[in-house]
Amino acid sequence: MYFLAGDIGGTNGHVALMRAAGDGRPGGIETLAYRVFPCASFPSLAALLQAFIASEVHTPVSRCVLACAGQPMGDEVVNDNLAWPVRSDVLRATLGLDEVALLNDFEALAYAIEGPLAASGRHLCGPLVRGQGPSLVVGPGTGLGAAMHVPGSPHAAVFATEAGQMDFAPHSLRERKVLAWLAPDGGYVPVERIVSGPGLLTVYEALCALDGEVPSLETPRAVTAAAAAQADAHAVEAVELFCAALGGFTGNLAMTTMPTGGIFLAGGFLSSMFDLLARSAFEERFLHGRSVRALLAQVPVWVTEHGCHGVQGAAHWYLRHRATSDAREGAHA
Ligand SMILES: Nc1ncnc2c1ncn2[C@@H]1O[C@H](COP(=O)(O)OP(=O)(O)OP(=O)(O)O)[C@@H](O)[C@H]1O
Repeated sequence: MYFLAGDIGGTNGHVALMRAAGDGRPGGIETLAYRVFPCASFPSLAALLQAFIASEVHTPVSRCVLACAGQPMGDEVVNDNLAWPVRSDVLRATLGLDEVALLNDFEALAYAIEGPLAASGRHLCGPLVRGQGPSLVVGPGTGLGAAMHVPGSPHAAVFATEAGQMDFAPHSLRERKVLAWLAPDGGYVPVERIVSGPGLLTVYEALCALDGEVPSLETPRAVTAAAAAQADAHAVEAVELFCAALGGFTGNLAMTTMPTGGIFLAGGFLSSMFDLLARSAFEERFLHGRSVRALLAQVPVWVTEHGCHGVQGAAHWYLRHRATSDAREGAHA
């Protein structure tokens, strides 16, 4: 069976043509074509998918699975970061497909833990070997995603989250000042306002404003580049604060899930700033302190390329989901 698999974020749309062979285990899914598109270049998700179909698909395809930033609710994906509204019923009608299945993008990445994702990362901290417990995928991109993978029989269980929408918990006095700059009258500041690509730029702008300077850098990429080159003191501090906040957030998730199976840091740009992350306060903030430190020190953390793991995880989820629905229908027949 041929089908389309997409990993659709706020900035990039990864799309693949897949073929299912055998029973749909990760090893039984073949990626026949794969491309990444900038979402902002297309007026709709249907137009983006049509561009892929026109250039890469030369065989009839009637099924599609889309891992999208946000949470599917009925036919719709609920998310503030996507470039356009995403509705499976509209996509089905516009593209003439029989089925468009939706899941969360980090849920898909968590399914990819059973594929090459788990073996492909660079070790950041903690033990070198994975334990038997749950695993997490966590990743800043346009937003901040996270999902949990719990091993089990006959299948692991995967849990999507909206952890990036949790309240930002400042640690240092400087972080408290950034928080106050973001919300001068108090109120809700989700952690993804700080721990994401746009968040990194926001932190840089906040630090400049707190020191009475006019920001000169205009994109998150320019901030990490200036920090790597030690060319701008506020960029260096912004990256340091970003990495520390990512460490604190990831440690908070680890305290609630005890992921001795490991944490895989993903997202579109983290692997490109690995050296900055490795030199930062990430690990110190991840470990927190007091008695929990000894527990969190048992958790291995890797940084992985986001790449095509999202579409592969989405394909894996889709085939398992279809097998389960087919078995249920068979039992009721
Ligand atoms: N080298 C870099 N340093 C810092 N930020 C970067 C870098 N490259 C890209 N970004 C920022 O990362 C964000 C895009 O992240 P990503 O590539 O993960 O996109 P996405 O998959 O669409 O995101 P999401 O899944 O969170 O919606 C943009 O805000 C972009 O400006």
